Amino acid sequence: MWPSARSPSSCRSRASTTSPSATSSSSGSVPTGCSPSTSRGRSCGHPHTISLQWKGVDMAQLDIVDVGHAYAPGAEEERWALKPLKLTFESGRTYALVGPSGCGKTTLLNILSGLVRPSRGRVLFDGVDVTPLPTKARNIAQVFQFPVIYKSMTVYDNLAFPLQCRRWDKARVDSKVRQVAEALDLHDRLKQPARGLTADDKQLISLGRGLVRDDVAAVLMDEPLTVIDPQLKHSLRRRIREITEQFRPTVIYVTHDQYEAMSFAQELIVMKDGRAVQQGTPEQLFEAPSATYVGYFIGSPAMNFLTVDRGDGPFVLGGRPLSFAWDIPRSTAEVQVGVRPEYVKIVTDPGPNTFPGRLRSVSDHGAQRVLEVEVAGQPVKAKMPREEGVPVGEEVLVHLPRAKVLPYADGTLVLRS
Ligand SMILES: Nc1ncnc2c1ncn2[C@@H]1O[C@H](COP(=O)(O)OP(=O)(O)OP(=O)(O)O)[C@@H](O)[C@H]1O
Repeated sequence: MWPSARSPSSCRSRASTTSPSATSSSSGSVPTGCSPSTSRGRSCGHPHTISLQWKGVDMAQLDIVDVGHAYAPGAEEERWALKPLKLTFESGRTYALVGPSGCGKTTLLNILSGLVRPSRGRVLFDGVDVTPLPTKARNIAQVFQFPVIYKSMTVYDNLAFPLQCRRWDKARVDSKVRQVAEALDLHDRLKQPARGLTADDKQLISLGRGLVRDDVAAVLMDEPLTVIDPQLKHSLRRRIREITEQFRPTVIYVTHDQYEAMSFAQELIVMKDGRAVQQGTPEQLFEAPSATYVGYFIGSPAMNFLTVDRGDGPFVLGGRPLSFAWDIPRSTAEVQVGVRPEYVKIVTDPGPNTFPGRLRSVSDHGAQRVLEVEVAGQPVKAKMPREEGVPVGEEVLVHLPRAKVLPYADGTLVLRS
């Protein structure tokens, strides 16, 4: 049963009504793990024993070690939804799992939460192996795509409920609820019944309930802004960011939206076909994508990749030399240079790494313009401030700054020698 269907009569009944196992995997409830009352020996209604509790009481480091998953038993590894991988989520940091639909983001999140038992590998919370533990025993908070709240309760009671279940004293509950409500801009609606709120505000409450507890191992969020009005997404992203900076939970956030991920998380993990292609800060992913895939996925417009030739001397683009010396094996089938549109310059004077091009289109991006130029038969985009104006005529010179051009051998970044 959905928790919004009725008010829970007690913390215990809530625990049973919000069981994730009773719901579909990614559209559901707010399972928050067993309360501390369980570890004190009181029944929480769950089938596992006290020795099967993860007893951490603070944000934890989460490690996945050689974890892989196949939904179809016996499938060859290449077809697994998640190929075996190793990742560390440090305590108190915010991470975003990003990638296109079907790349394995939710599978990985569900393995961390315990909704999916991996076919292989171990999940560690602060070094403790929690792989066999069900969701309820992992002491995590989850926020899903759709808001899950107790409609008949006030906003205040919805936020307070996870804390009351953990037998926090009244003054401590009150202080934490007001702190979280303030951060989420819900403070003037605390007395309102949740029933009449908009979907956005309901999702704010879901987020607040995920963030209100500071005794969880981690907060896991699966596309929490899906139902939010596009106009409000920006401010909500900012608020989530502010609140995570304030309370410093370990957050793992799933999204297919690179902009959402870049503006929210301290680190991103870019996924493709069940693999983590690159993990890094937004800056690292922007400045040095480890693969052309990441360069295409992160950034707007995507990174430019130009195929270059090599003779006996330097690499050439359209017959003109590039002033780079890269140690790239001869066996490489395709060598490309990657450069962000933000770093491509339209210049008036010829010089090193400057190539003749033909202006194909100009598009407006608010305060910036994107010029598409054809260089040696390949498209190159240049993103520039509006005030720089547009070149007159079709013939232009395109400069690729040495420090910003990266070499890729068969799709993978080659580190400079
Ligand atoms: N319960 C399931 N049974 C069988 N296959 C599944 C199941 N859940 C996911 N898959 C498959 O596993 C792969 C990874 O799916 P997953 O939902 O983890 O990807 P995702 O990146 O989260 O995608 P989306 O953004 O669309 O949710 C996909 O090929 C998907 O079809």
